[in-house]
Amino acid sequence: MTALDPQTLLTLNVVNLLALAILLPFIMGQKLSSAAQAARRSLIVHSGAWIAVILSELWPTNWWLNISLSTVSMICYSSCNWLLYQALTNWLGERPFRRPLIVLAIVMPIGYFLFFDTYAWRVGWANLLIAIQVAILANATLRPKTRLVGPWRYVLCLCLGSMSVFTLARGVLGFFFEPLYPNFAAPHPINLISLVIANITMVLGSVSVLVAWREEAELQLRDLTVIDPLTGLLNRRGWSEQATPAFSSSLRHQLPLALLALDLDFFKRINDERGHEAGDAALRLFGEVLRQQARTGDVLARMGGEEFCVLLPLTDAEAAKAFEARIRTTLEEAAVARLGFSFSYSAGLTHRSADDRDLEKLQLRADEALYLAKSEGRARLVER
Ligand SMILES: Nc1nc2c(ncn2[C@@H]2O[C@H](COP(=O)(O)OP(=O)(O)OP(=O)(O)O)[C@@H](O)[C@H]2O)c(=O)[nH]1
Repeated sequence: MTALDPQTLLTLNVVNLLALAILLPFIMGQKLSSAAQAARRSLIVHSGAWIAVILSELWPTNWWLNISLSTVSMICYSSCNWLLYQALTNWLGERPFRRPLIVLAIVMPIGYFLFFDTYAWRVGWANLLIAIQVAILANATLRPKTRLVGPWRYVLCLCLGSMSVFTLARGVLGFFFEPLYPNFAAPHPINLISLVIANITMVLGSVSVLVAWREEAELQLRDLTVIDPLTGLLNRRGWSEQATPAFSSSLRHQLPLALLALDLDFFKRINDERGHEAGDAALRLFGEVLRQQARTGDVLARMGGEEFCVLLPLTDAEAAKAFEARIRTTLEEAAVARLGFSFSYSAGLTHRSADDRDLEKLQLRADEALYLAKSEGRARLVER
C-alpha cells in the first residue's frame, strides 16, 4: 500500500468541498433561511481557501504570487469561520465571543502577511489564531437560546473541536520544530492526521448543517400549524396545545389561574370605513400590545376574527385586572400614535375555582363575561 500523500489529501479536500459547495444549492433549493445561506457561503469560501493554498504552492515561496495567494487563503479561512458563526447565531441565538472572533478574523491574515518572511512566526501565528477561531465556533454550537436543540450541534462541536486541536498542533510544530515541518504538504504525521480529520470534519460538518437546516424547516412548518400568521400569536390549535397543560398544572398544584377573553369593538366598522388593511394593522397592533404586557408563561392566542384569549398562570384577581388595565391604556396611546385612529375592546375575566375541572368550563365563563361587557356598552371589563 502506498503511503498517504498530503498533496493528494489536500486535493481531495478541495474536490469534496467544491462538489458540496456547487451541489448544495441543488439539494437545499434556492429559498434558504439566512442561517442556511450563511452556512452554504461558509462552505464555498472554505473551498476558496483550499484552492488558494494549492495554487500558492505552484510558485516558489516568497514570490509575490505565492505570498498573495497564501494571504488570500488566510482571508478566506477567517471569512468562512465568521460565516459559520453567523449561521450558528441565526440558528441558536446570540453566541458568545462575537467581538474576539471579529478581531481574530481581521488580525490573523494581517499578521500572516507581515510575518511572511519568518516561517516559524507565520505558521505559528496563523495556526494559533485559526485554532482559537475554530474553538470559538465549537463553543458556539452549545447552549442554544432558540428552539433549535438537535444533536447535530454535538457532531459539529466534535468536528470543530478536533480541528481546533490539530490546527493548534500544526502551529506548535511549525513554530518550534521548523525542520520537521517545512511546509503545508510535508508528510509529518500531524499534518497527515490534520488533513484526514479535515476531510472527515467537512463531510460530518456538512451533514450537521443539512440536519440543522431540516430542523429549522420542521419548526417553521410546525409553527404554521399553531401560529396565527397575522399577529404571530397562537391560533386556536396552538392555544389548546399550550393552555390545556397550563390549566392542568394549576389544578394539580392548586395555583391561581386567570383567563381573559377579549373582542375588539365595532371592528366591522374599521374594515368598512378604513379598509381591510387598516383592520389588519389594528389586529397586529393589538397582538403586539398583548405580547408587550404579557409575562413568560402567559398563553396568548387569536382565536379567530377579532377575538383573543389570554391565560395568566400564577395570577390572582388583582394582578389580572391590573394586566387588563395596562393593555387598555397602552392600546389607547399606541393606536393613535401608530394607526392614526383609536379603537377599543371588551373583555371577560374569570378565575379557576375549586370545582373547575377543565379549561372549557373556564372559557365558557370568560365568554359569558365578555358577552355581558358587550351588552353593557362595550369598552369595558366584566369579571365572573
Ligand atoms: N381586517 C380583518 N378583518 C377581519 C379579520 N377577521 C375577521 N375580520 C372582520 O371582523 C369583523 C367582525 O365583525 P362583527 O363580528 O360584526 O363584530 P364587530 O363589528 O367587532 O362588533 P362587536 O364585536 O359587536 O363590537 C367582520 O367584518 C370580519 O370580516 C381579519 O383577519 N382581518
